[in-house]
Amino acid sequence: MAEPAHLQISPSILAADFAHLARELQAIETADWAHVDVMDAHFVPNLTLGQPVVEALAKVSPVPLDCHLMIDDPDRWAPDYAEAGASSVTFHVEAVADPVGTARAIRAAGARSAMALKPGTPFGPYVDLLPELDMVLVMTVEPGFGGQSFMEDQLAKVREVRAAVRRRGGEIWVQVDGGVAQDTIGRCAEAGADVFVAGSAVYGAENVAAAIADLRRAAADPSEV
Ligand SMILES: O=C(CO)[C@H](O)[C@H](O)COP(=O)(O)O
Ligand SMILES: [Fe+2]
Repeated sequence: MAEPAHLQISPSILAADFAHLARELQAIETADWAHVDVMDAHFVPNLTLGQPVVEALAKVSPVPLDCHLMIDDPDRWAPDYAEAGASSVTFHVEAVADPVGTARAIRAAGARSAMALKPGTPFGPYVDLLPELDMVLVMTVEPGFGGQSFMEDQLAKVREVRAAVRRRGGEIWVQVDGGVAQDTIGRCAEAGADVFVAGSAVYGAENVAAAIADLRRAAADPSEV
């Protein structure tokens, strides 16, 4: 079984109450990150929020912001999200023109750089980008909406990314996003993921703090659930 160095929970505020985001961020103070889904109605058929909102959230969030950019032309916009206060900025490889330049610009702006892969995008062609990255996001649903079913077939890609990271050395996190919940998180951890995005499984729970603790437990010891 894969043994990632640390297991981190990044609740997605896509499933939070958008009318009370400051309060919703306080509710996840025991998490490691707050996952912020930025959608532009072009790269994905949904529209959420942009830099001004990220800047406002960064000022009140008790945990660092993990910005997942589902937008066209991340080359132009990604560094601005780091400057707005995001501690991690993820661009989609399907949308980026210059992944090396964009990853370097994110780092230069003070954030961790990450690359996301849609379910239909193979990892193989991008393995040489690893030295430019702090994290690889393997999408376990089609990006665009929360509340979708976990795509089991993406676990093979998680294993492939984890194996490549091991081979090359260096500390690069492997994130999964989409349908991650109590019944799926263990298999993600076993495959080698170490950062877990969960929207509905956290904000849909009656007790948000308990949901985060349960996810942490299930990720650390899949045999318990
Ligand atoms: O990037 C996303 C969708 O594109 C969201 O982060 C993701 O779907 C989280 O929601 P859930 O845990 O409810 O599936
Ligand atoms: Fe996301």
